[in-house]
Amino acid sequence: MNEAPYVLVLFYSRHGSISEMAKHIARGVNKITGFEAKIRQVPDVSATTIETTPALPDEGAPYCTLDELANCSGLAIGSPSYFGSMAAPLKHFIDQTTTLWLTGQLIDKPACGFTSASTMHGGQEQCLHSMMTPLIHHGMIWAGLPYRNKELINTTTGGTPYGASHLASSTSENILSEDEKALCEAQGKRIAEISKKLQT
Ligand SMILES: Cc1cc2nc3c(=O)[nH]c(=O)nc-3n(C[C@H](O)[C@H](O)[C@H](O)COP(=O)(O)O)c2cc1C
Repeated sequence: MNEAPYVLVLFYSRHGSISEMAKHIARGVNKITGFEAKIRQVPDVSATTIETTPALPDEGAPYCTLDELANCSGLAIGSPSYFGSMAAPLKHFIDQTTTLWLTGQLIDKPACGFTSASTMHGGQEQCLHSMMTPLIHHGMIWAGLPYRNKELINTTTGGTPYGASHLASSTSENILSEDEKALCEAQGKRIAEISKKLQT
């Protein structure tokens, strides 16, 4: 039986804010009839050596397989901003996708990004760009957030035209602002809508 078309919501999150954003993005994806969100995370990496991880994480979404990436109709990819770039575990996962690149399995599929950082100008936009770069090498089509989403103009927290973002703080306990939630949902909805249009 063929699986229903899905948008892969793929992320790394150490303290939970990206994981929280992923849920709102998935909510947006699931609003588009005939499409569903598949939420997956990537495992952490060891600082000193190659370490094997259990097949299932202790908590949260299952770990993503390369097949799940290859078979998606669209991709939403999320990482905390670490020094203005994506976090190493996500980059490590992407660096294992050479077979998909060689066989062109992601060509012409839409992709978008989401990120979180703990300071207002702490590298959110750079981090989104860092995720966009390898996906463009894969032939994917980057879909940001258009300014018809009024929250982009009014937000005093996160939100960029390059992709959804969250302004985290040490006391926020991963609580997204209403603008951030709306933009995550809009991002998920848009990537599913574009995936659907590209399938017909
Ligand atoms: C190694 C490391 C580097 C970070 N670099 C930045 C940074 O450059 N700018 C910033 O604003 N926050 C930075 N942060 C904070 C995280 O981006 C922020 O706490 C984010 O919300 C974490 O996401 P998570 O809760 O999904 O793990 C850094 C955190 C770590 C652990």
